[in-house]
Amino acid sequence: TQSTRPQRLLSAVQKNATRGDPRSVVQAIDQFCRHKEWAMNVGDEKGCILDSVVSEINPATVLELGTYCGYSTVRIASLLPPHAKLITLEFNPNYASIARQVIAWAGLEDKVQLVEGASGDWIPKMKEQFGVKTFDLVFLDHWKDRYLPDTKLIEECGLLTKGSVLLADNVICPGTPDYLEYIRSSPQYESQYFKSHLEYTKVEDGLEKSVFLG
Ligand SMILES: Nc1ncnc2c1ncn2[C@@H]1O[C@H](/C=C/CNC(=O)c2cc([N+](=O)[O-])cc(O)c2O)[C@@H](O)[C@H]1O
Ligand SMILES: [Mg+2]
Repeated sequence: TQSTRPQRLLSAVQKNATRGDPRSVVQAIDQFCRHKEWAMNVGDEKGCILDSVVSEINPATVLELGTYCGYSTVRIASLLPPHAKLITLEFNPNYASIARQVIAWAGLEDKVQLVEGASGDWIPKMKEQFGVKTFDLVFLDHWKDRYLPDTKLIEECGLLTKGSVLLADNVICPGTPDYLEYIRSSPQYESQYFKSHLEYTKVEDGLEKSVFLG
C-alpha cells in the first residue's frame, strides 16, 4: 500500500536523525521538506522566531493546538526547563501516531503529553484532566478557522493569566483574518507581528505574538 507523506517524513527522521538529539530531528524534517516533499511544519525560518519566544518566556506550561507530525512540538519541548510540560492536541489518529514516533525519536516523551482529540472538547478539560491552572504559552497552528473560537474558549476556561502568551502561526498565509482582527483590537492583549515566510518558500507569512494583560 502507498505510504503517506507523514509516514515518509517519519522515515526520513529515522534514517537521518540521531535518536535523542532533537536538533537533528528538526534538521532531518527541514531537509526532507525543503528538498523532497513540502509539509506544513512551522519550518526553520519561523521556527527560529518560535525558539526565541519560547526561550524568552521560559514556560512551565505550554499548550500546542495542532501537533501534525510533531515538528514544532520537538522544537518547543527541546527548549523547556526541567519539569516543564507541553500538552499538544491532535485529532487525526494517523498524524498523532506519526507525531508520537517523532517525539520519541527526539527523546522528548517525558516533556510532552500528546492528547488525541479535538481542541474544542479538550480545552475545557485541561484543569480537571491535567491539573493545569494556566498556560504560560499557547502555540496555535491548527485549522485556521479554529484560532478565534479556541482563543475565546481558552479565555472562558480561565486558562490565561497576566503575562500568558499566545503565538499564532500563519496569520498571513493561509491567514487567520478573524483572529487577527480580534486579538489586535482587544484591550486585553498586546500584540506584535513577526514578519517571515511561509515554511520552505518565499511567500510572506508571519507569527503573531499576543501577551494577555489580565
Ligand atoms: N480542532 C482541532 N483539534 C485538534 N487538532 C486539530 C484541530 N484542527 C486541526 N487539527 C490538526 O492540526 C493540524 C492542522 C493544521 C492546519 N494547518 C494548515 O492548514 C497550514 C497550511 C499551510 N499552507 O497551506 O501553506 C501552512 C501552515 O503552516 C499550516 O499550518 C492537523 O494535524 C489537524 O489534524
Ligand atoms: Mg502552520
